[in-house]
Amino acid sequence: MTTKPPPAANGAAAGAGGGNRRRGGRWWWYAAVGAFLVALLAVAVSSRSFPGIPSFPSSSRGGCGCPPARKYTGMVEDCCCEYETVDSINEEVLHPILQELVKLPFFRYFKVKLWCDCPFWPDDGMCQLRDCSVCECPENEFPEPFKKPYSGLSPDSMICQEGKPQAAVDKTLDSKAFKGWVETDNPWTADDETDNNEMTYVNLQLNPERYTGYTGDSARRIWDSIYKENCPKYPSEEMCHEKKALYKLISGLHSSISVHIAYDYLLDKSTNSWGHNLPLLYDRVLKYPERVQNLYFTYLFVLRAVTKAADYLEQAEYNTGNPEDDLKTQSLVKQLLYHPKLRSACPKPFDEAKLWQGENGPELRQEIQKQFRNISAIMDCVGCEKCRLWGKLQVLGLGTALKILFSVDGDNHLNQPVCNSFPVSNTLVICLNILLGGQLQLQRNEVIALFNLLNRLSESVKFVHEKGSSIEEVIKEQSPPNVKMGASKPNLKLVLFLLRINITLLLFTFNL
Ligand SMILES: Cc1cc2nc3c(=O)[nH]c(=O)nc-3n(C[C@H](O)[C@H](O)[C@H](O)COP(=O)(O)OP(=O)(O)OC[C@H]3O[C@@H](n4cnc5c(N)ncnc54)[C@H](O)[C@@H]3O)c2cc1C
Repeated sequence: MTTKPPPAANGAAAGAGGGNRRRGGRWWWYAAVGAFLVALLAVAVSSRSFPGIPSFPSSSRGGCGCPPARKYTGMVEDCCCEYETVDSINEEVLHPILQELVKLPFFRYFKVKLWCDCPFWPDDGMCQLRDCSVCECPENEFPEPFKKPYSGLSPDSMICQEGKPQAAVDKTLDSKAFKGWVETDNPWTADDETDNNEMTYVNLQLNPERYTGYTGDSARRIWDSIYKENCPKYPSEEMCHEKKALYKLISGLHSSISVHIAYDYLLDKSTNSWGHNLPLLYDRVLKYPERVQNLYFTYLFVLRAVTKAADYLEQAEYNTGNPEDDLKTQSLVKQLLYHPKLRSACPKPFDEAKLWQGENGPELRQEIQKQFRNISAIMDCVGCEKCRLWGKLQVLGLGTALKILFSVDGDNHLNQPVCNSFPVSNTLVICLNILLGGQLQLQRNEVIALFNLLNRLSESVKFVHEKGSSIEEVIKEQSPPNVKMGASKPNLKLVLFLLRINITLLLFTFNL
């Protein structure tokens, strides 16, 4: 007689035998699923790819998987200087000197025509803050020498001698680069700077570039018109260097304006408290590496113009009627121009000789010059006074840099066809340059704009460098209503969820 094992024992035996086999199978299954989830977890943790935040190339990651301390390395595109060098010369040399320089009377007062009708469309500007109006200087405030007519050559006394033997350049005539401030038009800009009647002086220190509340359709229309009609974003590598350079200059300036809005922002209207708006900095600039790159490009371009004009700027008269201030200005300008660190670390920040080399160089230059003049004219359409002031100043600064790099020195840019094709006033500038030995002639206001622009760019580079290298901190400081950072939460949730499943599986597998 065979006795059946009791069901319980049978069950137990079966449980012991078959169960062992089944648990063995499950063990492998759990292990496989566990390994898969661990791998997923590792990927999730290591990438932490928050949408919208540029991920760092693996080669530049720190060994611990932390974000690298620096995001931008190597040569600034189309320039001759590295990001690290730019940051160090900016912080050690340029930024401190420029900060002092722009506070001195010579660089503090800017002549500007603020009341111009927009030549392109009816003025529809709206500013949200009262703060966006500009305080003009009373007559007795700005320097006395600024009120007098220039001592330099008047353009009216110059007759274009082009095509005649006497137009030949004699560089031995006068080795002095600076011959007094002149009143000549800039071929790159639209404003007639010689029209003193409509000009007013503004104390830039009293009108800082910062958040004004100027936004919406009016602001958008200006930027759209600039980008779409006058300096389209280069669609591919096929675009020529020159057009690409124009786009980058404007984009770099746009980045700098956004950085200043973020740097000095009205955080709380009710208490009138101002401070940094890091989410805005991230959203408008840091999030787009190209915008940061263009900022560095514009900075180096303007720096190159300043150093190229070193002889002229060194000899220029920084006369405001206060000898102490004027000596200080002269000395700081020299320190900036000939600082050994700048000269050795970044001797030629940008190589302008590479441009206009093709056979259609002169035509291309005319086309780009016309586009830039248009951009300069669009500044009259900026519907907020303070933004218009800084827009005009910075575009004049860029126009001055373009004039220094491309309109003088005779290095293949002063050829006759170009001279002939300019409008009368611009022909005069070119001819003036030829008569003056191909030497540079600048207006006082152009030099003021040039240095103030360089200072603005230098401030932007510094702020971006400080905040860009601690991008994690920026992300943490972002407040949810302002920035679409919700994407980071699901990611963290996913990590926690996977972790919980893994732990449960392990506990279950080992019967703990
Ligand atoms: C000349 C000028 C000066 C201004 N000055 C001030 C000021 O001092 N204070 C102030 O509060 N506001 C100022 N504004 C307004 C300010 O620039 C913005 O237009 C406004 O804050 C609205 O910003 P936004 O987010 O709509 O984008 P915007 O900055 O208006 O940008 C419009 C579009 O341009 C593109 N874009 C943005 N940045 C770049 C870039 N760096 N390179 C390429 N493309 C880009 C993007 O597609 C973006 O959507 C100024 C505007 C102009 C035209």
